[in-house]
Amino acid sequence: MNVHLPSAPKGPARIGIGGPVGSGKTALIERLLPALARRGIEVAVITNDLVTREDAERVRRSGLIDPGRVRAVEAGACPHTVIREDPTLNIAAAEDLEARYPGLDLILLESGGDNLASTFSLDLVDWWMFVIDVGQGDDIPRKRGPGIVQSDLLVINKLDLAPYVHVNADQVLTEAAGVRKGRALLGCACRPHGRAASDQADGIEAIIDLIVRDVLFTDIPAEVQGEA
Ligand SMILES: Nc1nc2c(ncn2[C@@H]2O[C@H](COP(=O)(O)OP(=O)(O)OP(=O)(O)O)[C@@H](O)[C@H]2O)c(=O)[nH]1
Repeated sequence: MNVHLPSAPKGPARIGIGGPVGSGKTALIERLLPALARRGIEVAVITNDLVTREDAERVRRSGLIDPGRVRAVEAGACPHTVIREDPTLNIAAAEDLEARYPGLDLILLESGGDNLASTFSLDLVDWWMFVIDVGQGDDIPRKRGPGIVQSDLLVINKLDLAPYVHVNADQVLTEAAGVRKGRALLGCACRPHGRAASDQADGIEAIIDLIVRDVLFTDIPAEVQGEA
């Protein structure tokens, strides 16, 4: 399906997914793919690694997406370089996917793991999320940084681990909300494959609801879409 408003630019929306090493960016993509497919949303994925193609190979092997719809970009430098300073390689990968798969609704661009200051160029993405997790400590939101403060959505992942790392998840979410000043914030648990509770209970559906509302605009009433 092509789900954009009539006035929106043609082509799929591009969503950036950034965050520290190991926060669960690839795990989130692995949870989003089947849930997006169930809603009829056509997706492709671009992964960024430092000097390997490991994340792309993992997503290709997952069986969750046609492997042809997954592209790897090797940053060869600090990950933010190729999503912010010079996103040429990622733009080329996105354009290649768009040409090859004309029915795409979304391209998910996963950054390599980076620090709290990483952000995406808006020449590359339309909207971006930043993924942190409770295992990194309950003070991460308080440390702020552009990724935490400026992203369109802050995701706090691994909520299932909170009791085991002695983190009060409610307190982390409350403090993050204070730092975000009204910007979107969601908690989730992208548990390793096979151990998921449900997309609803794990917070995956809430992330997709937000994407549908803020990126794909498909929950806008038909009469409003007609005016756009
Ligand atoms: N318990 C639990 N484990 C998780 C969750 N999300 C991810 N993991 C695990 O955390 C580890 C890192 O997850 P990845 O998805 O590889 O993280 P990443 O952010 O893509 O990592 P880099 O690409 O290396 O930056 C893996 O062992 C995952 O199985 C979660 O919500 N709960």
